Amino acid sequence: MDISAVNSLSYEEFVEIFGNVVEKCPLVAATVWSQRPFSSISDIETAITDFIDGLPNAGKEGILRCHPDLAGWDLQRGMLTPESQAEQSHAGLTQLEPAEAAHISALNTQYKQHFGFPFIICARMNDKPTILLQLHQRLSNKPAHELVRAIQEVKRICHLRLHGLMCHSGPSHL
Ligand SMILES: NC(=O)NC1=NC(=O)NC1=O
Repeated sequence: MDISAVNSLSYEEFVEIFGNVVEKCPLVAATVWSQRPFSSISDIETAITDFIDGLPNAGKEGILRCHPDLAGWDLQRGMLTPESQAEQSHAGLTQLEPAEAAHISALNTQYKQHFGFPFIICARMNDKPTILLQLHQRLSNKPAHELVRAIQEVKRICHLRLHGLMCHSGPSHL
């Protein structure tokens, strides 16, 4: 799908295609549609990251809370979005030993109780060992710093999802 095709999308089509580049936050795509025409995929990405950066901390925390846990409830019950399923599978989180699953679940719970949002990391840029190490290490971050850190990961996930959409043929109707 080339950028001129993107610029001719209705907002319904744009949200249908780009609505999950930030997990379960179609508002982001619905908002940045107004900024078309885009000059490139990175122009879209900049519009998205500017929107996120412009949110108050409560809004940033809201974005984080829309993310499923890694190897959590949604994964166990097959409720993950296709994007999240693929990302978590890529990091080896869909084939955890029971003890590993229990360990990550306990850390996720501890993290959420401490920060009030879920632990987020770009699964495609990590694997099981690095994810666990990051989860351990980031638990001791100050809340303000961890909010910045988590949003950084959301942007990395968004970057890969955007490029995945633009580099592959994209939906058949475009
Ligand atoms: N809590 C999370 O980190 N979730 C996720 N990371 C990804 O890369 N995809 C997700 O859904």
